[in-house]
Amino acid sequence: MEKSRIIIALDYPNEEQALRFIRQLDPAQCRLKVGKELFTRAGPSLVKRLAAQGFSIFLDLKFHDIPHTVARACLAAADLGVWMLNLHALGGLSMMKAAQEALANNPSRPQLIAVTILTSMNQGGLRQIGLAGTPEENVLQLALLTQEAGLDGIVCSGQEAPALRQALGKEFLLVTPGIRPAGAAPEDQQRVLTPREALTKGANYLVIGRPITAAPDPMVALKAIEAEISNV
Ligand SMILES: O=C(O)c1cc(=O)[nH]c(=O)n1[C@@H]1O[C@H](COP(=O)(O)O)[C@@H](O)[C@H]1O
Repeated sequence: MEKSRIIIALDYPNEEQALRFIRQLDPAQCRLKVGKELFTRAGPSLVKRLAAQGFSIFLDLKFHDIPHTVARACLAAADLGVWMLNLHALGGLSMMKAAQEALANNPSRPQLIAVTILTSMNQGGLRQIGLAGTPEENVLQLALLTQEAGLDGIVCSGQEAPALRQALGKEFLLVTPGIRPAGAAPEDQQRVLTPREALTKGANYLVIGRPITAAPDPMVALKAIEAEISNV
């Protein structure tokens, strides 16, 4: 069975709640994202444990620091046996190159991707931090920089995927959060698409948190999303 294009964001406040949910999952069925909240609570041991159970783990710590620090942090993340990890493209070309070079000869080299413009940002938010242009223009510029640094892909909204796919080619990974099934509340997300729309527009992976984890029955919500994308 081909591994799922769904990456479930385990944004739980503690290990116990995360494990209660994970016990219902099969590693062939989905990938798991461990982000800042759960990692800060449960630490590297949970990441190692889930990877040892056969889950593909996306460690989402969005590194953004000087090149030396980020390169060393990426090596530490790779040692946990994760499948994917990320940093912020806004950290710049030299930071991304340092991370890429640090991992280049790593025997268990994870997929290294860069967050472009957070899906919680809209044009007004970009203005506030001094960035001109539309979200799509900024995402494209950061994506081209990420590709120049030799990374495997980016995090973006599915809304930008068609233009990115055209500019970056078939192999470059487009990982898309901001996924909301039709009719679901966007909450703090600004650039949203449905699971089906994001894949149709060229996304490789869907990062989905609350639409699954905060659903009355998360497994029912997951199955509904699987059904929605089964023929895309
Ligand atoms: O890197 C990420 O995963 C990420 C980047 C981004 O631009 N937007 C974004 O929402 N995310 C993450 O994707 C997940 C989305 O969660 P929900 O909005 O609950 O589906 C969260 O864990 C975010 O930290």
